[in-house]
Amino acid sequence: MLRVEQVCKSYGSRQILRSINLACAPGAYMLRGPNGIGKSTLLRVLAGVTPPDSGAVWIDNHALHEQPVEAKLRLAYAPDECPIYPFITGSELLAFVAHAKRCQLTPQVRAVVERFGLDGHLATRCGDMSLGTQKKLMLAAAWIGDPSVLLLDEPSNGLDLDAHAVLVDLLREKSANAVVFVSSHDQAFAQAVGAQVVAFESLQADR
Ligand SMILES: Nc1ncnc2c1ncn2[C@@H]1O[C@H](COP(=O)(O)OP(=O)(O)OP(=O)(O)O)[C@@H](O)[C@H]1O
Repeated sequence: MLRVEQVCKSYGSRQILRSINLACAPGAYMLRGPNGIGKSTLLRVLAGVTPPDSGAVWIDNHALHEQPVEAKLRLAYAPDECPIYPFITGSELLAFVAHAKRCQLTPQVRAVVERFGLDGHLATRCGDMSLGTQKKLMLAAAWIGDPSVLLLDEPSNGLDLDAHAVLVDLLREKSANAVVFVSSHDQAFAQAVGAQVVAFESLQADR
């Protein structure tokens, strides 16, 4: 469902990703490693946001470099920061993502919105939302299009206790039939989700 072969990425003279290989069947995975080692870089490459220098990524057997649209329709990516247009409302953001994913907002997505307690915020401009509310909106948007691969960078950051518990339940449910690949420093969160820990260093060719 998620396959990575020989992925390399450098910034200037510094090689961050060294021949990364990875194959994930449906389930929850927590990418762990020290600050600055390259976890976010790897997630950006897996999401097709940052092109690798070499190597390839497959999402549901669609190679990101050969069939980027087909591959991206099957994945969802939520970065740690919230790159949301400040002038659109919560509803408009969800509609925008659904349009980009060529799908409708299903009852399942509306249930995720409701479980995060977002219904009362949908008419609010994103720029007027708190950071935690923006984060919940962005996470809820990751359910749009029923992706087979979810790439979430520090998803529990900034969430209150209720939202944290909702996220744990949602990820447990989603990981039954999708790859949930999460970067996090939060060991308790990974345990609650039932995630398999993946040490970043173990993926590097020269370990
Ligand atoms: N666009 C970029 N240009 C140059 N260097 C970058 C760029 N993006 C990231 N880096 C560098 O690559 C290294 C890995 O960064 P990355 O954000 O992937 O680490 P991380 O493991 O996610 O860290 P953290 O746990 O702190 O979030 C860092 O040294 C960072 O400064």
